[in-house]
Amino acid sequence: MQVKVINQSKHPLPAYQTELSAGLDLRANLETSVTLAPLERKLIGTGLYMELPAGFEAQIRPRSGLAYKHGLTVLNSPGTIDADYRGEIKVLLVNLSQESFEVKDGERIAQMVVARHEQIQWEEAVDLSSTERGAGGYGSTGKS
Ligand SMILES: O=c1ccn([C@H]2C[C@H](O)[C@@H](COP(=O)(O)OP(=O)(O)OP(=O)(O)O)O2)c(=O)[nH]1
Ligand SMILES: [Mg+2]
Repeated sequence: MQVKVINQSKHPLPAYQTELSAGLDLRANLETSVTLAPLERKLIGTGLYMELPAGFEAQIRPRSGLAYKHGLTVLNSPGTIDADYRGEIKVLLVNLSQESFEVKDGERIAQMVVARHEQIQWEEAVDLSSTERGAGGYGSTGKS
């Protein structure tokens, strides 16, 4: 599927790193490095603007390597990019480690997965069909 994009960053367009990757790695587009102190959050620009087709969204997700090695994650994970959004794609990073982390220009800080989604119409009702699960949740299964 082709997706219109404007690349105002200094970096190449995000790419799939392997043949069947689901996510495109997003690079920080910075004038100077940004430091995230422990528990600090910052919105990091990518310099990318895109036009997704109707019925698609993009999800901004953490990279597991950064999360594991440095406690760096996407605070609003998965971030949602709406198909009608025309602003810059940004990544809301948070540092959950006890050490400061320096985000450098061009660093791959998150990944973006494009996915189909539905928009629904509500059908208001007074009751719902009964199921074995019913209202059970939060660890309800497997108890005798
Ligand atoms: O990680 C993110 C999340 C969102 N956005 C952009 C695209 C999205 O379409 C828009 C709005 O996002 P969201 O709906 O999550 O934010 P909101 O707090 O509900 O703001 P709004 O009232 O503008 O919808 O912000 C990003 O660039 N990165
Ligand atoms: Mg919103």
